Amino acid sequence: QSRTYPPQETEHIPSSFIQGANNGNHNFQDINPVSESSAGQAASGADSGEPPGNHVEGTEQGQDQDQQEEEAAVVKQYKLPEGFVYLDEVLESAHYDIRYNSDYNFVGERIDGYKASTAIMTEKAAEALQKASEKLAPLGYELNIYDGYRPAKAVAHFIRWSKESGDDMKELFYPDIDKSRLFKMGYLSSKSAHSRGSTVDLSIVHKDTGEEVDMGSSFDYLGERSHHGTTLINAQQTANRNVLKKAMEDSGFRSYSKEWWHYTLNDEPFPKTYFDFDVE
Ligand SMILES: C[C@@H](N)C(=O)N[C@H](C)C(=O)O
Ligand SMILES: [Zn+2]
Repeated sequence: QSRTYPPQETEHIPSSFIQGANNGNHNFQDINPVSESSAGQAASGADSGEPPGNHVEGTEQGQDQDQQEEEAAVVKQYKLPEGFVYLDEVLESAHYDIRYNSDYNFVGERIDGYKASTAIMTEKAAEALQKASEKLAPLGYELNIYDGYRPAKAVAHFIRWSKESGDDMKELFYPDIDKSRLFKMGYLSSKSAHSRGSTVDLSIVHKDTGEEVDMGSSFDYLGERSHHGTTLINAQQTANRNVLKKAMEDSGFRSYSKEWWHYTLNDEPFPKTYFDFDVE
C-alpha cells in the first residue's frame, strides 16, 4: 500500500497518485481517510448482485474466476484522487468482469495494481458512460465493463511479461502473434491511455438474459479479428460492434481501430497525466 511516486505533472493532483513521483512513501489510507459511513455505502453498492462474470461460462477458467470474484467482495475504503470515481457510483446499471484482477487474461495471472474487481474512472468519463448506457437500454443492452483506469504499474507488468518466456494464454488471446511484438503492433501500449483514467474496455450484454453479445472475437483477443472493419467476422457481429460504437461515439468517446472494446473520452480531463494508484 505504500506509494512512492512522482513528479507533479498537474498542479492539483497529489503527487502520490502519479507515476514516477519520488517524494516519499505515503500510506493511502492515512492521507486519505474516508468516513465509515461512505465506505459502508460503497461496499454494499459493490456487492449488489452483479453476475460474477459471463465470459467463459462452463469452462474451468470461468469457474475459477467466478469463485475468486465471489470471495473478493469489494470494500471501497480508499479515497480516490480528485476527479476520479468508482464507476458503479455513477453508472447506474452495468456488469463488471474485471479480468486483470483475475488470472483469466492474456498474462495468465492477476495484474500488478489490481486488488479488487471494481472499475475506477474519471467522473467525466463515468458520466459519459452513463449516457452511453442510457442510449443502449432502450435497445435491450447493458454495458459490461472489463477495465477502466489502469495503474502504470499494471502496464509495467505487461511490458515485463512481453519480454519473458512463457505463453500459457497464447491460444486464447494472441494465437497468431509473438508476444514480444504486441506492443509494436499496437495491441498494448507502453503508456496506456487507460492510466489517464478516461479510457474503458467494454462490451454489451443482453439486458434480459445477461448474455454477452457476439462481437466476433472475445475481449483482449489480440489480432486482426478484433479490428474494426475486419472481414473476418460476419455481418451480424459487425452490426453488434457498431451498436456499441455508435452509443459510445454519440456519448463523446472515440474508438480504437485495432480493438473493438477500447474507447477513450475525447475531452478527457487528464490528457497528459499517467496515474499509478491501485485499483482497490
Ligand atoms: C490490452 C488491451 N485491453 C488494451 O487496453 N490495449 C491498449 C492498446 C492499451 O494497452 O492501452
Ligand atoms: Zn483498452
